[in-house]
Amino acid sequence: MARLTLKNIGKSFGKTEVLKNISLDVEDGEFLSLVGQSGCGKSTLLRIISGLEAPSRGEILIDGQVVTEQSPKQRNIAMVFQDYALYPHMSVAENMAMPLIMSQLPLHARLPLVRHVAPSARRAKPSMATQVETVAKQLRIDHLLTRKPAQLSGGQRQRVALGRALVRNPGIFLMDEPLSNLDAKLRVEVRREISELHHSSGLTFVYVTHDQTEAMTMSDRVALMQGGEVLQVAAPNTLYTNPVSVDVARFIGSPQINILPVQSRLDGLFLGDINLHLETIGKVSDLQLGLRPEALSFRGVAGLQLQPIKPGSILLPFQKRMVEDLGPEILIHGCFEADPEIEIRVRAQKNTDYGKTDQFAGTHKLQVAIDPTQLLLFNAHGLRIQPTPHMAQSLGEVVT
Ligand SMILES: Nc1ncnc2c1ncn2[C@@H]1O[C@H](COP(=O)(O)OP(=O)(O)OP(=O)(O)O)[C@@H](O)[C@H]1O
Repeated sequence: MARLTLKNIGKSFGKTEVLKNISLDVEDGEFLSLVGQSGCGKSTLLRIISGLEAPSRGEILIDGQVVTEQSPKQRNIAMVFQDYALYPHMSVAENMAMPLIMSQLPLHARLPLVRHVAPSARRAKPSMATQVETVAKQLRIDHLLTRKPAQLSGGQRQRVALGRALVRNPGIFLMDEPLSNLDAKLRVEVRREISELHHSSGLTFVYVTHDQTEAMTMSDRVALMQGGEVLQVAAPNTLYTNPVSVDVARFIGSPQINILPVQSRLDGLFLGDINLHLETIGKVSDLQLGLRPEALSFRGVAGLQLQPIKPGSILLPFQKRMVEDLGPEILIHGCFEADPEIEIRVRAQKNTDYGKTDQFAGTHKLQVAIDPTQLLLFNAHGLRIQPTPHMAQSLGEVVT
């Protein structure tokens, strides 16, 4: 186990700056995911942590010791890549033993032929075999030890790659998109296994993915990256409910958050000409309003599990355009009449009446209630600001 600290890490390839001043603390035994769109610098940061790439600026510390100049081996870090990188001519057992051979045997004794006869290799062999077997059992691949990688499924190959990394007993375990070559069902399975592995090993995990579901389901904390910077580091639920910016709010959450341009005026917050009855910043300014698809609910539509509408909710006329049936819930695409240009997604749970009639046939005009406690407000630069929900007394659009 180990604590990892990154201080002001920067990286440029030629004139292109791909990492800008990244500082992060990963606690001992924590599972931290680096998540972000393709090209944001996740893999480069992971390679810098591992020692495969040198930073242009900044320091890396493990347990308080500066390791920036150390080799990957000296850092006692293991890394698993998306392509597994297994040796095709070696058995599973030999693949898994390779890191032990490299770290425990002198150079001459590592050669394949010499390995079987050199005294140092013969002495080390039983203990290496035991270590490999222990890890193979932990990953439930002990029945595959004599097979070659070509005789394994994708999920089994991935487990061998995990096993090979674990067998060295590393302090920190780095993973770069380890599930991206697996099909959807297997991804869910291996995701659970990686979480179990994290809990049982107690190791510090740093995990790179562009898939927010992976990051949100496995991690203690998620660092969301964009353009070589970390936008926010927080627990998954905090990123979802308390994003620091529009960019974070847009990346986290599926279906995506609705973002609407609104205007703060002296007498409230306006969507088009509709007063949303929120006290804002007390001056005229263009803002952005974030509404998660589940922060909206329909009024009086048969077949939907209608949430009790909270006092203070704002009712807005909504024009339905398309309905997607997702099984237990539906996603309704449409727009507020106040702003037909912006597509709005509303997520609603079905009840047992759903499907008995076509609830939405001909129902193009609906009423949507917005829960004001679930609004997210951002300034013109996309940074979060805190509105004060405020119940209007007199106007009919607000539920009292
Ligand atoms: N060796 C290199 N030389 C020049 N540019 C590089 C090099 N390695 C990475 N880059 C650039 O750095 C940027 C970040 O790449 P990186 O692979 O870290 O992104 P990523 O977030 O991991 O993307 P992906 O999810 O697609 O793997 C990209 O624009 C990439 O083209």
